[in-house]
Amino acid sequence: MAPPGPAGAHPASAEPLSRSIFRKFLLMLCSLLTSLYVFYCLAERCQSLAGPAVRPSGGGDEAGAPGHGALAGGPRELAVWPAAAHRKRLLQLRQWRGRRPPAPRDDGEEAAWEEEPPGLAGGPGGSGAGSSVAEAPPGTLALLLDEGSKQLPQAIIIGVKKGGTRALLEFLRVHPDVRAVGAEPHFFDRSYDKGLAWYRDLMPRTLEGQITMEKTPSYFVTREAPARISAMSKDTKLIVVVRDPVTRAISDYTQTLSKRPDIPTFESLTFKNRTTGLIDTSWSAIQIGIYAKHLEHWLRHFPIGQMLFVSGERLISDPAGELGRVQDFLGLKRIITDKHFYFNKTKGFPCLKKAEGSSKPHCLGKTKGRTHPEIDREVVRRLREFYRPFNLKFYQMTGQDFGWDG
Ligand SMILES: Nc1ncnc2c1ncn2[C@@H]1O[C@H](COP(=O)(O)OS(=O)(=O)O)[C@@H](OP(=O)(O)O)[C@H]1O
Repeated sequence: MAPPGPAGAHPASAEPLSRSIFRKFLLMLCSLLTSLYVFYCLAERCQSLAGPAVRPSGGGDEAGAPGHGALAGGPRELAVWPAAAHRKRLLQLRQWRGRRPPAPRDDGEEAAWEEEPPGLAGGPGGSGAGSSVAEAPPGTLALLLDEGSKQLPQAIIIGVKKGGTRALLEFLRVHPDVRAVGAEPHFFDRSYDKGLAWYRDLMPRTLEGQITMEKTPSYFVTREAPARISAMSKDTKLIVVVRDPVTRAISDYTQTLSKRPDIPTFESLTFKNRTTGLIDTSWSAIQIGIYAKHLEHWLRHFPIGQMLFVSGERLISDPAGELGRVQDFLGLKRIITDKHFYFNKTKGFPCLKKAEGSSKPHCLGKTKGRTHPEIDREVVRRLREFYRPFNLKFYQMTGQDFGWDG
C-alpha cells in the first residue's frame, strides 16, 4: 500500500490531473480545428488561385503593382472579391456536374464556350485548377456548396446578330456577380410557348446579389420580343451591341456562306435591281441593320434609359472601356478592366487573359472573327448611302454617334 501523502495531498493532485486532461482535450480540439481550416483553405486556394499565381502576366501593367503579388498574372480586383468569385466558382462547378443538353443555339455559335466545364480545362496545358475541386471529398464540397437558385434574367443582350454579342457576354461572365447561360435560349422568339418556368430552368443558379443574363441576338428584330420581355419584367435591362450595318451585313453573309457555299454572291443578294440600285430590304442581312426601325418597337415598351447601346467597333478597339459602361449600366462594381484583356495578334482580336472559371487565356472560337469576302466597292458605297439616314436617326434616338458615317 502506498504511503499516504501529506494532509490535503489527494485533492491537490486530483485537480492538476483533471486540468491536464482538459488541457490535452483543448489541444486536440485546436489541432483538429486547425487542420480542418488548413484543409478548407487549401481546397479554396486550389480552385481560385491555382495557375495565375505562377503564370507570367500577358500584360505589363500589373508588374510591380503594390499589394498585387499573390495574383500576379491575374486581375487585382478579383483579389478584393475572393468570396464572390469563390461562391461563383462553386456554383459553376455544381451546374456543370448536373448539366443537361444545351438549349438550341445560334448557328454561328461556338460549342466550345458552352461545353467546356468551367475551370476543368482538361486538355493539354490545362491548369488542373478545377480538378482539385472535382476531386475534393464530396462531403467537404457539400458543406461548402451554397445551392443558390435559378432566376429569370434581369439583363438580356438582345442584339444585334454579328454585332459582337458573344464577345460581350464572355467578357461579362468574368465578373463574379454575373452568371449567364452559355447557349442562346431563343425563348422570346422561338420557344415562348414553353413558358417562363422552362425559360427559368435554363438559367444558371445565382446567389443573392448576382445578376442572371442571357444573350439571343435575334430578339432585337423579333416583333413580339419587346412586349414579351416587358411582360416578364418591365425592369429588364436591355443591351444592344451594334456594329456598322454594312460590315454587319457582310459578316452575316460570310456566316451563311460558310455553311452554304453555293449561295449567290453578296452583290446579287443586295439588290432587287442592280441597274436601278434598288436595295432588297427583305434580305435579312440588310434588314437587321436598319437599327432605327427596330428600336422604335422597343421604345413602345421600354424607356431608352433601360437600354444600353454598346459599340461593336469599340468592343474590339477598347474592350475595357465598353465593359466599364456595361458594368455601370448593370449596377456592378467595375471589376473587369484592361488588366483582363490582351490583344492576340494571331487572332487579331482582344482575348481574355483568363476566361470565366479558368486560368487559361481565352480567345473566341474560329467562327468569331472570320475573314470576309472582298465586296465590290460600288456595292459597299451604295449600301452606305442606303443606311446613312437610318444611322443618323439611330444616333439621334440613342444620343450616341457610332461614327459609321464619318
Ligand atoms: N474579341 C473578339 N473576338 C472575336 N470576335 C469579336 C471580338 N469582339 C467582337 N467580335 C466580333 O464579333 C462578331 C460576331 O458577333 P456575334 O458574337 O454577335 O455573332 S452571333 O450573332 O452570335 O453569331 C465577329 O464578326 P466577324 O468578324 O464577322 O466574324 C467579330 O468581328
